[in-house]
Amino acid sequence: MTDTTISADAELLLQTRGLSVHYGGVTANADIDITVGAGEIVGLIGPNGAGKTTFVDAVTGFAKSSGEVLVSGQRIDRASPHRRRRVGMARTWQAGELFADLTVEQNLAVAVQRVGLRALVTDVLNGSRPAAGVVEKALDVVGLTDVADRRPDELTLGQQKLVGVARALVGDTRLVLLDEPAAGLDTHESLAFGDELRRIAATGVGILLIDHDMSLVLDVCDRLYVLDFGRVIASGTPTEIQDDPAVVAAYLGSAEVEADTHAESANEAGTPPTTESSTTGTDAGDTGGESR
Ligand SMILES: Nc1ncnc2c1ncn2[C@@H]1O[C@H](COP(=O)(O)OP(=O)(O)OP(=O)(O)O)[C@@H](O)[C@H]1O
Repeated sequence: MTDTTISADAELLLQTRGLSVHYGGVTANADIDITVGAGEIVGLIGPNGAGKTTFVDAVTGFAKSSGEVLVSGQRIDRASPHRRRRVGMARTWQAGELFADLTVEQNLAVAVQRVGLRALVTDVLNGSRPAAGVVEKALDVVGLTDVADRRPDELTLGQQKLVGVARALVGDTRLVLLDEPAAGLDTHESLAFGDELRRIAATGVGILLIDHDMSLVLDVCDRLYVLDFGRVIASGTPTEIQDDPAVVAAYLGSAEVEADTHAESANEAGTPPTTESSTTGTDAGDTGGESR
């Protein structure tokens, strides 16, 4: 496996060491070591059920875990989800619906309140970061200032997805964990969404990106980790990942085994092997769920 580390000059925002999660007899995460640096987009991919959402749950305090979670060098693995939010880490949820009756701005304001009224009051009393500016700043980062007073149904799907990201960015978020933020976007929208993620990362925010859209993930990520059955089976740059036999095997799963079996029996019978297994690692994400 490639030794995947952030570039030497990037500030380390997230580090997990031996992170494990067990649900009864199921090992959903096993000894996961992952890093995300400031300004980086790091992908976390794997077939359905590989443990991606569990990892985000564990890092953000929504799943009981063992091992270490450090944000900006600070151990947070025993802290409540609320306290973890206060160290500048936020997440999105797979079903991240917006409030339909609220404007974009109001959707973000609700998220500010979730960060904690006490925190906001403290900030105001300290004369730092006025609460009113927090929403505007998040809207600006994702390029949605012009639609701040619109309701979600007046936005494109891509813009709605960005509101979900902006909600996670309100406050002093430096590290954001995005769980399938581009689900449902078509190729064109997904490309534009990827451009926005790059813009967000360029502000110094570290992004952990989970998505089944392989073209988005391979295009936008600096580095990737691949999970299978709760373990990291590969890590590296998008190019390295695509060429990794373990990754191709994990995604193709039984389909590849079946194809190999066909080839072997065809050879034994003295006939040429079939060419059914021509799927590449690049588009294997679409088939990941079916191989289980
Ligand atoms: N709350 C839970 N209780 C019991 N088992 C769980 C729970 N959450 C997840 N699991 C199991 O843990 C494993 C990892 O699931 P997880 O949802 O993290 O995978 P995933 O990679 O995010 O999948 P997907 O791509 O389908 O979202 C699966 O076997 C799943 O059934």
